[in-house]
Amino acid sequence: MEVFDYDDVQLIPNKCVVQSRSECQTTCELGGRRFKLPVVPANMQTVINEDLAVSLAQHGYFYVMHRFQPEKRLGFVQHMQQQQLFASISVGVKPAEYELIDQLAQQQLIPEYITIDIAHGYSDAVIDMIRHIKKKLPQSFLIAGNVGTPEGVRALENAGADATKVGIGPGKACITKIKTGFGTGGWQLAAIRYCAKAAQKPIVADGGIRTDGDIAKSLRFGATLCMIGSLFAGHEESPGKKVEQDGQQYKEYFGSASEYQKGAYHNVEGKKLLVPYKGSIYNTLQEMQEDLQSSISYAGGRDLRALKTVDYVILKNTIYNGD
Ligand SMILES: NC(=O)C1=CN([C@@H]2O[C@H](COP(=O)(O)OP(=O)(O)OC[C@H]3O[C@@H](n4cnc5c(N)ncnc54)[C@H](OP(=O)(O)O)[C@@H]3O)[C@@H](O)[C@H]2O)C=CC1
Ligand SMILES: Nc1nc2c(ncn2[C@@H]2O[C@H](COP(=O)(O)O)[C@@H](O)[C@H]2O)c(=O)[nH]1
Repeated sequence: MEVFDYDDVQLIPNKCVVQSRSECQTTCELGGRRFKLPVVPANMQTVINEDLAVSLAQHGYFYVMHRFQPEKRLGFVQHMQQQQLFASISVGVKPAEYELIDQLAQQQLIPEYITIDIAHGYSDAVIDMIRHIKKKLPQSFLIAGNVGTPEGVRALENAGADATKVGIGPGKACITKIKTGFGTGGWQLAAIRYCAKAAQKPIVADGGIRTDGDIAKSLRFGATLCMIGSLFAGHEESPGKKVEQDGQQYKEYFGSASEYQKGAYHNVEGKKLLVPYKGSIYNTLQEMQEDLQSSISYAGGRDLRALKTVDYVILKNTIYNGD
């Protein structure tokens, strides 16, 4: 298998078929809904909260609410659906999560999207939870992860997942690679390609996106959607704490497996960092849209499909295998 990451690859332009980049469509379909962009802010406590979830849904963007205030999820689904907005929640795999699914089913509160959010998703724990959700809430569109191999993708799809999330350790707040020696950190783009070849259903590329061009590259190598943390954590609407250092403004961004999230230093695989403050998230989303429209025009098309087949070169290889 060829290993490479986002920085190692450049896409090759085709003849342009539009008069203006504004003609290029960046919308993507997932679970029967169409969204403005193939990106979603990560389901992390410093990236998304209820207010931002409402606002993103109202503005036509996909969102996934985090699972770190577990007791609020039932009310959250109710709140979203009362406003005629889609509900998209995260769950884990512990016994209390089974109770939540049972309660939602009993009350006929059916989230339009559920994401199983676990570090090591190629596991019986996730397969059992997929089966439980599909039995109790069959109408919910179910994203399951995270995995990093084709075998993982197939196992979760075969259990009933409607999409799988790929990425073990490429995140900016991640220290999994250092702490465990495992993961797709450093070769996330190749892992997307490797997993997408095996997938029958959509793939979510999770972690490692550092520039808007990386979104186009993810789609080229088989992703339907990109989950992004650090690039979305620095906004006015982001829930992380705003801090000032040496006259510059920042926002706190911490890993979901960090001691800041867990409240204790056990099984820590995440860290805290500061990301530059960037104003409104909607300016960033607008810039992402414009950049992706440009990507589509370079691909020689009018919509995201054009990106899926463009040629590419591997410029260099940043993976030295320990040399
Ligand atoms: N994408 C990524 O690379 C990573 C993401 N994360 C994020 O951190 C958060 C916490 O994740 P997670 O710890 O899975 O969630 P939980 O703390 O909810 O743990 C879920 C269950 O899986 C078990 N578990 C966790 N890691 C492993 C493992 N490596 N092997 C076997 N069992 C395991 C836990 O038990 P026990 O704790 O007792 O082992 C627990 O029973 C999530 O939001 C996740 O997305 C974390 C690390 C990597
Ligand atoms: N290994 C860890 N990964 C984590 C942790 N918290 C979140 N994440 C993953 O990172 C992405 C976001 O990545 P980014 O590069 O866009 O910042 C997120 O969606 C999770 O999959 C963690 O504590 N450890």
